[in-house]
Amino acid sequence: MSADGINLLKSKAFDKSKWMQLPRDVVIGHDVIEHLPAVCEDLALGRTALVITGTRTRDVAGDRVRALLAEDYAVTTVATEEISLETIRKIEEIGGEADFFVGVGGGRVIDTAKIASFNLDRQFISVPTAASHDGIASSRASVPTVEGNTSMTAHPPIAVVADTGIIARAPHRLLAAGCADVISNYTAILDWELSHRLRGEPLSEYALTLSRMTAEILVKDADLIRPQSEEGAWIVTKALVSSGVAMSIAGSSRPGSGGEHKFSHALDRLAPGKGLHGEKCGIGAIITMYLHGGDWRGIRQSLRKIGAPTTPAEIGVDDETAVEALLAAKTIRPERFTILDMGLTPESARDLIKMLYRE
Ligand SMILES: NC(=O)C1=CN([C@@H]2O[C@H](COP(=O)(O)OP(=O)(O)OC[C@H]3O[C@@H](n4cnc5c(N)ncnc54)[C@H](O)[C@@H]3O)[C@@H](O)[C@H]2O)C=CC1
Ligand SMILES: O=C(CO)COP(=O)(O)O
Ligand SMILES: [Zn+2]
Repeated sequence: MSADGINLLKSKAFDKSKWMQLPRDVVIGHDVIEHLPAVCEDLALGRTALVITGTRTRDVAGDRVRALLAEDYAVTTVATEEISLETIRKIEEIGGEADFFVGVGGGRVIDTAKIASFNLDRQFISVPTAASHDGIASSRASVPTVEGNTSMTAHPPIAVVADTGIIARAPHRLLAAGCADVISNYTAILDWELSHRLRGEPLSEYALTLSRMTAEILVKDADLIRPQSEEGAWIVTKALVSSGVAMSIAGSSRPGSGGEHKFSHALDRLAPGKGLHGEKCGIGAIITMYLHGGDWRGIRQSLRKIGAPTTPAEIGVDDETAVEALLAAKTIRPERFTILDMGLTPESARDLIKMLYRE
């Protein structure tokens, strides 16, 4: 090898290494829940399963999953609606003997299954009952702690089994929230680029481009995303998987979570139980797109088109609380630099919330 070649190999670029984990099987479509036993068989995960589901989603799909698996596996089911370090610890106790986990429900159930299985070094299968969040296939788990919402390192599901028949029958509000979570990729990326320019934070161009492209395709197909439409469920579910893969490539939630997510997490604390995760992120994205000098009306128009809320009032949050959340955003994960960490004042925060109601 030439001296130039050796120098090149010794250069910093070649010192880099990266470990990306991605799902192995992704099965999306009508009635695919019936294929779950075949997926488990294909992956040879063992004979004992712990099914984690929600108190509501148990009827929707949890019981069906249990029945399907019970033919060939020893199955234990646990139902939980909340996610906390305490719940995760309890699930780990219950699941200590299980060979693999199956999470059947919304984002909180899937994140609970994801982190508990990761802590126990077992595989898990993601069975979303709604296309409401992009954690369906991601390697991160979002867990509320006393310091605020924490994005924890976990692993991606070994398989995703997303039945578009089930997802299409879920309330449209959940689907619209999933769209808003993906639309907020636009601003998450702008924040990432800002942090790269201002703070030297490393960027992953592949993750960034995949994340933006996912939002663009979703917006292009917005007319097809209608209540109870299985085609709409299919489009959104694919986008959520793609967005989750972008996070796995980046090894962080950066491609899908910027200032708009910090605003959403601040609201989780200041107005608990009001609005869905994606709904809050969508509202936050209008604000941060405005601050970035981008097409905030375009973001708002896309959210309206798919039926997602665009003002705090629509999710039952009063404007003063929304102002407080904007100001508190910088206290959530301060290491994640975004446009909301740049010195917002109470006056400017008030103006930003007022702007949301402008025609
Ligand atoms: N790990 C990651 O990368 C990500 C994690 N998240 C997390 O996911 C959570 C948000 O997920 P969501 O699904 O919005 O919230 P969620 O899990 O609270 O679900 C919202 C509600 O929808 C109900 N639901 C689900 N499927 C249903 C169906 N088919 N029919 C009727 N009701 C149904 C649930 O029971 C729940 O009451 C947050 O904790 C957020 O931080 C969000 C994005 C990415
Ligand atoms: O919600 C997410 C991406 O949509 C995950 O982001 P967080 O890291 O903010 O929890
Ligand atoms: Zn999100």
